[in-house]
Amino acid sequence: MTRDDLFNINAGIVKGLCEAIAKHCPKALVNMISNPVNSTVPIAAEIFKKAGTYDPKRLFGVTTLDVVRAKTFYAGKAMVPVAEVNVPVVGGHAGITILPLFSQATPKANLSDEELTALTKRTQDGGTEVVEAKAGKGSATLSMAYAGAIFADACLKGLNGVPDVIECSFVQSTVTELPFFASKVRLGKNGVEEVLGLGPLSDYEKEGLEKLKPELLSSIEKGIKFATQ
Ligand SMILES: NC(=O)C1=CN([C@@H]2O[C@H](COP(=O)(O)OP(=O)(O)OC[C@H]3O[C@@H](n4cnc5c(N)ncnc54)[C@H](O)[C@@H]3O)[C@@H](O)[C@H]2O)C=CC1
Ligand SMILES: O=C([O-])CC(=O)C(=O)O
Repeated sequence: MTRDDLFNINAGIVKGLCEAIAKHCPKALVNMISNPVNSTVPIAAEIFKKAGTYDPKRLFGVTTLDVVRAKTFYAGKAMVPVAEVNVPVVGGHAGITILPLFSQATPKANLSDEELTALTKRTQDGGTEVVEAKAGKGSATLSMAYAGAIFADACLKGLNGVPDVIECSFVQSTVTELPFFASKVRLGKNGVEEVLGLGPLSDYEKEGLEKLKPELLSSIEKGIKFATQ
């Protein structure tokens, strides 16, 4: 089962939950974990728009697990402590739409193009690997909980005025021509303080960025269509 196969079940669940959020806690920061995130975030935006409560600063697709995976796999290859690693992951949260920017990874490591390609693929397929291994018994439950906790904690730090809280997230965006996109986001008292740009990309990452756009756009449009029809 892919994240997209989950659309038929989860789109309706997300719609119902978002209608309830709009009614009962319209000012909440919404951290959307339910898949396919590339579609469920646009669904949520449309439901909130219908209810007159949409605030793009308060709606987040949780892509932290992609960052956790990118950091873990990079640390293993670069032989550096994972706690010291930083890797931005941009795009979306499914397959090739997940684009880890290993060219910006710190600490720097001298990895070959083949190694970087393998790390990218491993990060993109990490979720599917777990779903297939669990064979119908769910997904990456514990690592998702870990990633969700990191992101929720970052949102709370932002709300509490801690400066320079930055996490990657799938949000309404003008970083590319797509209406939603994951990139680094500065979190603050109102949710999104600033959506940060992509920074310099390697040729491989530039290629990955162009390749992911049609798939990501189609998932976004599928969500919007579901919520507006
Ligand atoms: N954004 C991310 O990084 C990740 C997202 N996910 C997504 O998180 C979601 C949950 O994954 P798992 O915990 O592995 O699935 P699961 O199948 O183990 O748990 C789903 C839970 O939702 C409950 N549920 C079903 N219908 C409901 C409804 N109408 N209202 C409220 N609750 C309902 C079920 O009873 C069950 O306890 C999935 O959409 C999965 O694809 C999973 C891993 C990572
Ligand atoms: O692939 C899935 O359905 C679960 C998921 O999002 C992940 O583990 O990243």
